[in-house]
Parts: sequence; C-alpha cells; structure tokens
Amino acid sequence: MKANVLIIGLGLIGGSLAKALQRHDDVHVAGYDADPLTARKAFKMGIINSCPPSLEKAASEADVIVFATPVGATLRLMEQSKFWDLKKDVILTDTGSTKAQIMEAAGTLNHAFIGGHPMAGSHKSGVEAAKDMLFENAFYILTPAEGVSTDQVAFLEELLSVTKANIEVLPADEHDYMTAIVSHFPHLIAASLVHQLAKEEQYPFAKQLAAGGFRDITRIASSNPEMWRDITTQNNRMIAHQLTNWMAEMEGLRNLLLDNKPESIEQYFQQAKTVRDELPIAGHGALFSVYDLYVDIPDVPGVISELTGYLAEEQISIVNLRILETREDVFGILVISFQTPEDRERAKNCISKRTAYDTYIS
Ligand SMILES: NC(=O)c1ccc[n+]([C@@H]2O[C@H](COP(=O)([O-])OP(=O)(O)OC[C@H]3O[C@@H](n4cnc5c(N)ncnc54)[C@H](O)[C@@H]3O)[C@@H](O)[C@H]2O)c1
Ligand SMILES: O=C(O)C(=O)C[C@]1(C(=O)O)C=C[C@@H](O)C=C1
Repeated sequence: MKANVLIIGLGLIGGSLAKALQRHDDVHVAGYDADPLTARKAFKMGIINSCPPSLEKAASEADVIVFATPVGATLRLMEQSKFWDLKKDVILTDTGSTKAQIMEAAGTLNHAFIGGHPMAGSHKSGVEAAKDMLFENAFYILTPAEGVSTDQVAFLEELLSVTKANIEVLPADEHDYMTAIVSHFPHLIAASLVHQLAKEEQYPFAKQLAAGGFRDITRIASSNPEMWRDITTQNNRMIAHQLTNWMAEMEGLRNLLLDNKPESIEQYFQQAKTVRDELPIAGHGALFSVYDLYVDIPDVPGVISELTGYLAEEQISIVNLRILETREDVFGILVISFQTPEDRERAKNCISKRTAYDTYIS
C-alpha cells in the first residue's frame, strides 16, 4: 500500500508503531515530537523516514495522522488540527488509552477520525524503549467516529496489519469500561500499594524486603505519571466505579480475615487462582486469546526442545508453552499455545506425523 503517515509523539507507542510501519514497502513515515531532540533521535535510529520541522506542513501532506501523545495532549492537538490545511480524505487516528473523551472531540472535527488503542505497552516510556514487535498478538482496538466509511476503516486496518496485532472494533464507552477493569484501576492499586510501603515508619527495613511479589504487582507504578494523570482524569467515572466495587470486595476480605477460617481463606485464594489461570494468555495485551494444543509427553529430558524444533522446522510460531502440574481432567501435560486455529491444526499434524505423542484439543 502507498501512504504518507505522520506520527505525532515519538515515545514508546509512537516509536513502536513507526518501527512496525517500516515493514510496508511504500509507506513514508514522518515523525513529529514536541521535543525536537526526540524526533532527531527517532530519525537517526531509522524509526522514521523524515522529521519535518513544521507540524502544520507535515500534517497537510499526510494521508494518515496518528496522535501518539498523552491523551490530554491529544485532545489539544485535535482541537489545533481544525486549523490545519489537511487533505480532504485524510484519516486521523490516535493510540490513547482512553476513548470516550477522544471520540467526543472527534465528533467536532471535519475529517475522518478512527480512535485507536493498542492494548500493549510497558512501564517504560520514550523512543529508546520502542520495539517493532510491541503490538504483535495484542488486541488493537479501533473506535470509528460516526460517518467514517468501512473503506476508511479497512484502509487503516491494512496499514496497521504490519503490527501483527488483532484488530477489533468496539464502542468507545465499552472500551473505557473494560480498560478501567483490566488496566486503569489496577494502575491505581499498584500506586497505592507503593504509597502504603512509603508510609511505613515503624520498620523502614520493609522496603529492603520488597521482593518478587511486591515488585511484580507494583511494576506498573513506575510508568509515566503524566500519561497516567491524563488517563485517570479522562476515565475517572469508570475508574471510580471499579473503586466502589473494590471497596466492597475489601470489606468482604476484612470479614474473612477477622473470621480467620482457614477453609474460607483457602477457598478465596483458590477461586482467584482458577480465574487467573484461565485468563487468555497475556502475551502482550490483557484481552488476547490463543489456541491451545495439549501434548501428552513422557517425563524425559529434551522432549520440549524436540517438539519445538519440529514446529520451528515447519515454520509454525508458538505464542506460549506451559506444563500442567496435574493430569486430572486433561489428557496432555504440555500445553502449546498458537495465535490461530490454523497454526494449531498444522502443529497437531506435525507432532502426530513426527512423534508418537498423543495430541488433544480441549
Ligand atoms: N505506555 C503504554 O503502555 C501505552 C500502551 C498503549 C497506549 N498508550 C497510549 O499511547 C500514548 C503515548 O504513550 P507513550 O507510552 O508512547 O508515551 P511516551 O511518554 O513514551 O511518549 C509520548 C511522546 O509524546 C510527546 N509529546 C507530548 N506532548 C506532545 C505534543 N503536544 N506534541 C507532540 N509531541 C508530544 C512526548 O515528547 C513523548 O515523546 C498515550 O496516549 C498512552 O495513553 C500507552
Ligand atoms: O504492561 C504495562 O506496563 C502496561 O501498563 C500496559 C498497558 C496495560 O495496562 O496493560 C498500559 C496502558 C495501556 O493503555 C495499555 C497497556
């Protein structure tokens, strides 16, 4: 496909998208950042093909404009874009973690706007953290504004296909409700746990003891505060709704603690483990589904590398591997996950052809 793309904001997400777009033969990626040093760095790193000094001029030459800025800045840029001399059929899109306010603003624009949100990221920010494979296998949500044609959505989908993300169209309010559950509210919990540790005065040594568990659950508290300020203020109602649910959950948990019945406490953890273990594999995004193949393998060294070697020879990509600790109710012990049902079918045939191991689809 042929297109001039302008990415505004060349941090983790804009930089990663620019890198992925380099996979197209005929797509020119221009990059702009409020920080000129970032734009020059992105150009030197080969992430973008040009770094025009004038935002307005670059915008007027673009077929697609991507706002990859914190969502507060995106709203301001969308407002400014009303004064840009844009091509009539330009497509505007964004990468923001919130969608409702962005789509409300999109309704005031005179050009096609398709909201976007790749459900993948990191606590790291900046162009140095950009990765061309960041969005692979993650969901990439699109929220087309009213009046946007299916051809325009299809064009954007084709442009984004090189990210290898799973593109899904969703209404903005549903997007914001669900991301409040799986992304925005958990961010507040992570930050609050860190605050609770910071306030500990009786035993300051507790900070030194913070090991795997605390670090795992609070990793995201190290993210860019400006980005999370904007996400939180734009989606505050949905997040507050989750907080209300959480407080009720905590009240129940307090009663569980005060009752101190071992069976009830174990059951609470068991139920959480069951739900957590059954979540679609979180390859990159939280809303990501995979296709599992169960393989009954003997307990001898080298079996896993043998199997993955056969799959590699037949160019079948694996998304995840795990070993089940129980054989109850499942036939296999090694679970290999694939991105598509077709890959799983090819893998099943490959393993059946080249080994004596039984394979099952649950
Ligand atoms: N970080 C994540 O995990 C993640 C995941 C998915 C989506 N998002 C969303 O993508 C967007 C970008 O996030 P990021 O992680 O890349 O942030 P980032 O901090 O890594 O990069 C943002 C970039 O935008 C630039 N910028 C800020 N205001 C600007 C302006 N007015 N004009 C031009 N450039 C400006 C900054 O200089 C910076 O280079 C945000 O809206 C965020 O909500 C983030
Ligand atoms: O992995 C992380 O560090 C993230 O916080 C990524 C994460 C998320 O909450 O899952 C953060 C914000 C996004 O909009 C999408 C993805």
